[in-house]
Amino acid sequence: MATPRTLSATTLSSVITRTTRQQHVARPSLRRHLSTTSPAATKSHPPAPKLNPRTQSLAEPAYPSLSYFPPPSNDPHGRAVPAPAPHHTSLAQATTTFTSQTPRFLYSASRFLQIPVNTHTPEICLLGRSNVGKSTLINALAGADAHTARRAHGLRARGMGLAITSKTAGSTKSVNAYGFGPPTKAQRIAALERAREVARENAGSASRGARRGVVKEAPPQHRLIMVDMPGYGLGSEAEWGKEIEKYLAKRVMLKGAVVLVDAVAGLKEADRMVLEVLRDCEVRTAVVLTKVDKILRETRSERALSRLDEVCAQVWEEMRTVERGSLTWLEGAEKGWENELWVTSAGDADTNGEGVGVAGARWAMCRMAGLVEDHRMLNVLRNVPRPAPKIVSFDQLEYSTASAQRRGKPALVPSF
Ligand SMILES: Nc1nc2c(ncn2[C@@H]2O[C@H](COP(=O)(O)OP(=O)(O)OP(=O)(O)O)[C@@H](O)[C@H]2O)c(=O)[nH]1
Ligand SMILES: [Mg+2]
Repeated sequence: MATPRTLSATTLSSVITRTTRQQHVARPSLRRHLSTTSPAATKSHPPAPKLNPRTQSLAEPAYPSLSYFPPPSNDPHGRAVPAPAPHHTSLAQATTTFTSQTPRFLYSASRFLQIPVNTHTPEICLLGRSNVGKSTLINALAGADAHTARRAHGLRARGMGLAITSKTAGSTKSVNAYGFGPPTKAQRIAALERAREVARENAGSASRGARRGVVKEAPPQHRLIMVDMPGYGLGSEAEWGKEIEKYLAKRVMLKGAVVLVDAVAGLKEADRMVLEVLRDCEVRTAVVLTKVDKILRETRSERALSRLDEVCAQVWEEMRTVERGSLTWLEGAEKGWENELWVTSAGDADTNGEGVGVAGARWAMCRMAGLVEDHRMLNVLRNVPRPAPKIVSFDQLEYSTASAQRRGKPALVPSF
């Protein structure tokens, strides 16, 4: 069982209903990297898979991942660095997790105590201001066709495992969970062991009262649970904040939170306060920028071109400021924040598919949940040029001893 996390005086409920306006200073842009993923370019890709695309799930994802690392400290222009893409098999693994079977709508809870117990399936929650695109991203992660997802509402959407989206802020009014992929063998074994433990505890407890205290849990049905939260800001209610805060502090299987930031609007004060709550609850946090298509469409405007670079810089600056208030919520640490920023346009009406950057976002979430490994640094190290081996003449070689060979030494070694 995970130890309960502590909360600071900053409460999410105080964040709710607050809206601020911020002034931004133009910075150098990420034009070169983004130009490879403009809406025109994405239109040439095949359409994204519909729900349950069993045959497509192992194929290389249609869109590359799109993420950025902070600029090196010696870069005079302070430009964000495009991160190396994860290996395509790793991306495919993440895509399979989300799209191999139709996602299932699990529950909708307006109070923390209504949320079913989960001790086996990793959970990732999506947080962000209302209308930032949380529900839209959930649907895109599932590989749902953007138009179908936009049209689906109520029971129809629920039946398809889709989140309900709307132009009106505050459309998601409770904590909604969606199950993705089949459970792993390890999850099933852990659940069986837990069930046996519960049975033993029940057999050992003399009174019915004690037996009732033992929590029963359904066997795991999914590999990953994504939790769509109500948004904060416009159209939200203070009560939601309190319940979300309890969830962040107490949920045992919460492996990470994704804070969505509107790439056009930038990071607002409410987002900063949410980052502080995540810091105090020691929840691993990644930031995803949404609606990047709106920036890409305005490519003629210099101001628009510099916008993404500016938002990235603002987010990193904010994360570092928030980090200073803690000794444990550190950049890159297991319970800290990720300096890699994921850029998406999951709800782009112009791309008749999943939009830009969704494959990468899937991978980032699977990595936080511990379902895929990040081999990128290993690949970088493998590609580092090594010094050429020193050439020795044949006369300078001698046989190494048998015991040295057993320890892994080559049979022939230089005699000097
Ligand atoms: N252009 C564009 N529009 C988007 C994108 N993502 C979402 N939208 C639109 O933004 C609106 C709000 O999207 P939702 O997914 O409902 O936002 P939300 O964060 O779930 O909002 P709440 O439930 O109110 O908190 C919808 O009209 C979406 O179509 C995007 O990447 N690009
Ligand atoms: Mg929503």
